[in-house]
Parts: sequence; structure tokens; C-alpha cells
Amino acid sequence: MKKKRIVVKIGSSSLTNTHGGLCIEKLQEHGQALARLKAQGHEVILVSSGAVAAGFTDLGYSTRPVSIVGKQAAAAIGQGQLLHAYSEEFRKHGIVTAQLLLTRQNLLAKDLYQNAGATLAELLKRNILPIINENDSVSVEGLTFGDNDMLSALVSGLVQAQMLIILTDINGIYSDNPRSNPDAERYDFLSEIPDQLIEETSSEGSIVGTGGMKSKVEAAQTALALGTHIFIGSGSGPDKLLDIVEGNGDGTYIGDEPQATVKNSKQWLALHSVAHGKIEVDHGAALAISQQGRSLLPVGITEIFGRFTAEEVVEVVDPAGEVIGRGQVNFSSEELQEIKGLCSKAARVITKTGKRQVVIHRSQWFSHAGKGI
Ligand SMILES: Nc1ncnc2c1ncn2[C@@H]1O[C@H](COP(=O)(O)OP(=O)(O)O)[C@@H](O)[C@H]1O
Ligand SMILES: N[C@@H](CCC(=O)OP(=O)(O)O)C(=O)O
Repeated sequence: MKKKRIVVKIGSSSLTNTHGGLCIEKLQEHGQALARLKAQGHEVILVSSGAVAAGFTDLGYSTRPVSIVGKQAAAAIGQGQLLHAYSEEFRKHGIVTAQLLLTRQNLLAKDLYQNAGATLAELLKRNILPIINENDSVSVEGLTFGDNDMLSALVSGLVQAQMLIILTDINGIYSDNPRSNPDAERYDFLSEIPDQLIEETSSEGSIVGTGGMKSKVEAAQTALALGTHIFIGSGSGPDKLLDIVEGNGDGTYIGDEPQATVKNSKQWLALHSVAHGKIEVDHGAALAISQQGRSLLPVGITEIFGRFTAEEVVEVVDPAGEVIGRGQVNFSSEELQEIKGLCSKAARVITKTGKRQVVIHRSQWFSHAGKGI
């Protein structure tokens, strides 16, 4: 079988006992299955929830906290316990683990995003098992990944994984929540995730999970657009992950193989970067950059909004004010005010630089007309 790079996401619902606390037996079963996957030569990255579940009892709560501060404090206790349990389990299989705790802020700046990717690449090269979770204890509300489903999709893109396996307590995506509607039918295969499916899918989840099936479907849409093939479902026993990879999993498979992957620089622009201003362009420029793969030149620019420096990211809008994409600019907003609408030769005289008067190079551009991310 072809060796793959696989991200496995394990949700709280697959790691906890009936009281919502961490269930070591379940964790050990996942450990065995992950070890078998690695033993077959696949490169594996684990995105694991469970920090809040593992920590809330020692914090003094009788049930999983609902307040942000309660969850953050529980995760501060539980993350260490979770990693300790994983390390002990993987040690039995001769596997060394590494921990990465990420926040959204860690990926906003391009160099930090690239560093996270480089660290993961080095760990995989040396056959280490990276275990990733959101850094819940210091995450800021409104600037979180939302849930580990989306985090696992973003990690899949970052490492250019061929497959994302989302393990949960239900065997796939159903037409309705099967816990409340016994007539709901399972989708065995979906070639794509239309927006309508996301809208229709419930965010009702288990008592310990975040986001229910809705967040998994949303994550699957993102992962698919980044070129990853997805499985959402459940399984049991040490061979469950191998069965899933071989196409015999109990759940929903999403996307055909093989997928075209999206370059990391484009992923960063589309999913992580912060826009510092806006550039309005005329019809010709809008067409050139969004449909014809050209770079943006000063001549097509009609207006500049906001203040930004060279290298920062801006949104580009068409004459109707519709955002058509975003890119990293080679000039500051002040410089662009001077050269907007000018041909490159005239712009060069004003900026007094010998460099090519490209405002956004096509390699630093992400078009909304392209993939649905
Ligand atoms: N359309 C649906 N198909 C399948 N499960 C659904 C659907 N809508 C809601 N759910 C619920 O989503 C739950 C899984 O989500 P969640 O508890 O967040 O899991 P996890 O902890 O693994 O992230 C299931 O137990 C199920 O009750
Ligand atoms: N980061 C949190 C879990 C967040 C989350 O998305 O949970 P889940 O929906 O169970 O995957 C934790 O470790 O408890």
C-alpha cells in the first residue's frame, strides 16, 4: 500500500468516560491503532482533544466547566496529564511523542506559520509522533480555532497531508442528528461538501464535544479545498485506523483521491493572514488577477483604503466593492497613493526604485475565485 501522510483527530467524545473524565482504556486503544498505522510506514500526526476532560476533576469541578476561565484552567491541568498518558502508551510501542500547542495567533504571522510547518516536518522526518492541541489555557476568545476539527483541517493543509481521519463517537455524517432522528440516513461517501450541507448539519454534540457534526463538516470542507481526503467516523480495535486507510472504515469518506494540494504560501494568505487595508482595482485588473493569473500593476489601481506597509496583506476589491482576493503588497499605502493608475514606467520615476513595479506578485496572491477556502 502507498505510504501516506495522515492526520488523525481524536475528539473528546472518543476519549472520555460517562462522567466526562479522561478514559485511559480508550486512549490506549487509540494508541495501539496509531502505532499500527505508523508501523505500516505511514507518517502520522495526532490532533487530540481531551485536555479539559482530563483536568476538570482535579480543578474541583464535578462536571465539565462551561465558563471560559473554567475550561482554560481545566486544560492547564489536563493537557499535562493527557500528554503523560499518551507518552506512556506510545513508549510501549517504541514511539517517541512531541507536543505542539497552537493558538490562532501563532499562525497569523507568515514566519510563525512557516516555523510551525518546519517543526512538524523535522519531527516527521525523525519518525516522531507530533501530538497537537489548541493551547486552550492562553487562547483568547474570538481568536481561537473554534474547535479541534478546524485545527486538524488546518494542520492537514500545513503538512500537505493526503488524508485526515476525524474519529468521533458516531459512525459518520447523517442527514440529521441520528440521536434525535432515528430515520436519519448516513452518507457513505461525499465527493464534496456543499455550503448547504454545513447549514443543515446540527452543532449539537455529545456532552463533552465542541461543535457537534457541524464543525466536522466545516472542517472537512476546508481540508478538501486544501487537497486532503477525509474520513469522519468511528471504529474499534487496534486495526481500526488501518481499516479506515484501506477504505473499510465505519463512517463517511469525503473527496476523491488524489487531490491537488494548495501551496503553503497560498494557504497562509487564505486562512491565516490579517488584512491591513484595501486596494480597489478597475475591471481590467480584476479580470487579470482573478481569472488570468497575472500580477497586479499600479495602472489597474483606482483607490487605496487604510494604512499599510510594504509586505503586509491587503484585500483587493473590484469596482463594485466585492472582495476578489487578498495578497502581500510590495509598496506601502503612501507609495501606492502616489503611483495608483500610472503605467509602470511612470511609477518607476516616482518611486525612484529600479525594481519592477508589481504591486502584488501572482505568487503572493490568493484569489477568491479559485478554491472554496
Ligand atoms: N447530522 C449528524 N450526523 C452525525 N452526528 C451528528 C449530526 N448532527 C449532530 N450530530 C452529533 O455530533 C456528535 C459528535 O460531535 P462531538 O460531540 O462534538 O464530537 P467530538 O468530541 O468527537 O468532536 C454525535 O455524537 C452526534 O450526536
Ligand atoms: N482543546 C479542547 C477540545 C476542543 C474540541 O474541539 O473538542 P472536540 O470537539 O471534542 O474535538 C480540549 O483539549 O479539551
